[in-house]
Amino acid sequence: MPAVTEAAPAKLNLALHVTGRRADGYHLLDSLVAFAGVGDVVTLEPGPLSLRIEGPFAAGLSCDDNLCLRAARLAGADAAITLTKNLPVASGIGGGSADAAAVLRGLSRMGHPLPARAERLGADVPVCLASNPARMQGAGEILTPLPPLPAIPLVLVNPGVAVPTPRVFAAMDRRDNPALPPIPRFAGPADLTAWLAGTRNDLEPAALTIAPVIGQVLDALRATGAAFARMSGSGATCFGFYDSPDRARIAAAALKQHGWWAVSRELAPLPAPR
Ligand SMILES: C[C@](O)(CO)[C@H](O)COP(=O)(O)OP(=O)(O)OC[C@H]1O[C@@H](n2ccc(N)nc2=O)[C@H](O)[C@@H]1O
Ligand SMILES: Nc1ncnc2c1ncn2[C@@H]1O[C@H](COP(=O)(O)OP(=O)(O)OP(=O)(O)O)[C@@H](O)[C@H]1O
Repeated sequence: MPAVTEAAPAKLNLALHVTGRRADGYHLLDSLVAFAGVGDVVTLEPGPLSLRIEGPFAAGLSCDDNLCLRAARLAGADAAITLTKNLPVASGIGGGSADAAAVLRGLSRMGHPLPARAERLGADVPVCLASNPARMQGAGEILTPLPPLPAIPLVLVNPGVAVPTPRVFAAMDRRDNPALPPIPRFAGPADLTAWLAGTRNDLEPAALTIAPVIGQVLDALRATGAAFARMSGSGATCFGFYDSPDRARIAAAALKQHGWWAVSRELAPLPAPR
């Protein structure tokens, strides 16, 4: 059987409202989730279970207890896995969840059924399995697929500070915030931006107390002409929308001058490459 390659695109919480807390401590979310045309890549080959990690962010990760191996174990399958780690680790764009979901998709192409309760690997794994725009509720397991979003030029920026998700949830002041307003069908970028202006990322204030540099990243995105800027997930990665791909490219180059990771891409790209 030939090797199977799966893209693991970065997840973006365009809006993320925290609406309550379950008895087990997990938070209730209401989030508009989208995916960007940048991500990790997972390759699976037949063989005993193993993991090799390469790519620009490989050094930040251990092969022990990696989500790729946990995903294969949950599926009860063996494979020689290679992970190309292009996304910063612990950065709010779902890297580990996207990798786990990519392993599960790859294994299913190799004949191993998707396991039940993939959310046990991480709250973001269910939404990353489809890697399509969705409204995400519950603790992450209730998904409503959405039509494609407008293809907006965007920049992702990460200042190189790992922000552990549990610390951000623990630092929140208010956990009973209002749900998202109804999600309309967005005719174009201006519609989506206007709708987002009436929403929030409820984790942003808490993440700012842990990593104040996030405030500098948001200011810098706006200073480079972003029409809209927000943090994704529990941070520290932030995204900005731009009027044209050229403006996004120029902004990404300027943001890299701070020593930050920055890429210009499009929201809602064509289906993830294989
Ligand atoms: C913040 C988000 O990225 C938004 O998409 C996700 O909710 C987090 O997804 P994730 O990193 O896959 O999360 P997990 O690995 O399942 O959980 C990490 C930690 O985040 C907290 N957590 C996560 C999800 C959730 N709905 N409520 C929580 O309180 C818990 O402390 C948990 O121990
Ligand atoms: N393949 C993986 N990629 C990234 N992190 C992994 C992986 N496997 C295990 N981890 C661990 O999971 C932790 C969370 O990493 P991840 O990059 O998924 O966070 P995140 O981007 O904040 O995700 P989210 O947006 O889902 O909260 C890291 O601290 C890391 O040690």
